[in-house]
Amino acid sequence: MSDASVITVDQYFANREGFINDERSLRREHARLSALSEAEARADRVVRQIRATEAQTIWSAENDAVPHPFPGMEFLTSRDIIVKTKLFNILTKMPKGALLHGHLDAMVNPRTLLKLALEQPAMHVRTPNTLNAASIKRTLPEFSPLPKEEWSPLTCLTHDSYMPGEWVPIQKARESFDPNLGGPEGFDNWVIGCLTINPAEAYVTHKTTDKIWAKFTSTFRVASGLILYEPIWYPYIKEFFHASIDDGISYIEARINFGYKTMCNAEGHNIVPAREWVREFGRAIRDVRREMKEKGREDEFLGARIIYTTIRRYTPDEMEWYLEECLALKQEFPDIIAGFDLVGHEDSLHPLIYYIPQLLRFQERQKELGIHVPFIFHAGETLGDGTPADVNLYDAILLGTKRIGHGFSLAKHPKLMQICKEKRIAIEMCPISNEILRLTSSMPMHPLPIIVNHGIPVALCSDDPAVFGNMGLSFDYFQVLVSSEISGLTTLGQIARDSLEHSTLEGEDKARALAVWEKRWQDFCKEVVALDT
Ligand SMILES: O=c1[nH]cnc2c1ncn2[C@@H]1O[C@H](CO)[C@@H](O)[C@H]1O
Repeated sequence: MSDASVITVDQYFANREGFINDERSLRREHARLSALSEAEARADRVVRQIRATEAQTIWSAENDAVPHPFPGMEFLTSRDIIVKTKLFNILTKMPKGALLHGHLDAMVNPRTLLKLALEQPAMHVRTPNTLNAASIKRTLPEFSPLPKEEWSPLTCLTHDSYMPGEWVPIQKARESFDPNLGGPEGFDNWVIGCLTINPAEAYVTHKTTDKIWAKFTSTFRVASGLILYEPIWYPYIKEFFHASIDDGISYIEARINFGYKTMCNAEGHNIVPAREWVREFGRAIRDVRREMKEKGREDEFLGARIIYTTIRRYTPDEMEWYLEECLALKQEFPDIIAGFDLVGHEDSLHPLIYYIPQLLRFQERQKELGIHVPFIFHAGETLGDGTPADVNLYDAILLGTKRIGHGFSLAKHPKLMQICKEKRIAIEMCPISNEILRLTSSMPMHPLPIIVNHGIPVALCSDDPAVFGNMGLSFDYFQVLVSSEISGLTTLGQIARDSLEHSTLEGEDKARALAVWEKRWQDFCKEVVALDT
């Protein structure tokens, strides 16, 4: 045995504290811990206290509806419990900073989307087979606005006389929906079920990543027929902004899928090109900013941008077309186009390496044109270890990605972790999305604490909240807060600050966004402290 000098118990504890603190100092919020305002320090303690209490009173208690509750458990099973907690209620008021990873076609509450569609006389619906009690569970509606001359005289989707493939006006289809299938309410529930993932699907019938992705992609097919229609597009985007503002989000970088190339105009003709989609997005930004200003709340919404996306399914030649379109949009709307990304199931579609010549050419073209469109790539949204989806992380970084979407498998890569930390490549982590899409069974198994403990910047994101039910960012913040003993309100504050810090905002715009957020943050901490007195 070595001749280690004997130390006292006090010395041991001092060493121990230093040792733990030394490792914790890697975390992004560490520097602030010694400089917290009084309100921040107290709010952090209040939140820890409430979390500890609710861990006992709520998450360890017998619950008839949920047999074995625990903090950070499956979101779809525990959502009803979460919304009743004091902790969640607090988080709904937290200023969240930026939402940096959300797919526009899954950002609005599906009931609100359906309501918008029911107001449109041109909107029609059809099914590929007859609907009955046996078939309704596996039948997807297809929606489309039709030109007036093609409006259908049919009135019922569920009548014996209905021939699969025939269009029926949506409002009529709803009113006349078979009472045996629930009547109009049954119609709503059927459509909503096709736009969302329910707990039985996520946790029983579609429990693998491949099966749940099949269900997941079907929700986008259904939604696209409703959203890609000019009279819906604009109010849809406004609704997204307003709901985000209500949840404390003050700036947004939304991913829009331009794969479809055109949407339907008011007359029901599918001819509206991407530049009009972007123009309308810009109009929604301006209008919501004006509305907020009129209410004296202009600091609560600083704007939004678009990350141009298309699906990683196309041939390299087709991809070149989309890359060129992205550059043209950037030239026309320099303040709105924020970056470029490829979306879709990484495990089954093309990896980044498939498009290297096109992606490099894209960068060269930017030099020629004197513009900058950063890559903001999805990468590593997988359970794979060395699979093409996992290896996407290397290509994303080599191609100079500004942030990484998901980066679920990043924790397996020591070198890449180091690079993300040094180069401040923020990870847009989407914990609830990852859990529902079956990359993790619950929050305690999610890699987010690994990334946070290494001091890599994280932006917390909701990904596709209309499909998952995690509207806003409060749910994702909640799941992170209850599944760590290290993380507290101060950690969440750092994540919110980092979302603005790693956005594509620059210069004065970024400084203003951070300053406004900081003020709101201090006010919020005071509100939390007031709960305790
Ligand atoms: O988490 C995700 N990873 C990759 N692709 C996604 C994710 N969420 C949505 N999409 C994809 O984005 C398109 C809609 O804008 C859809 O095609 C959907 O598959």
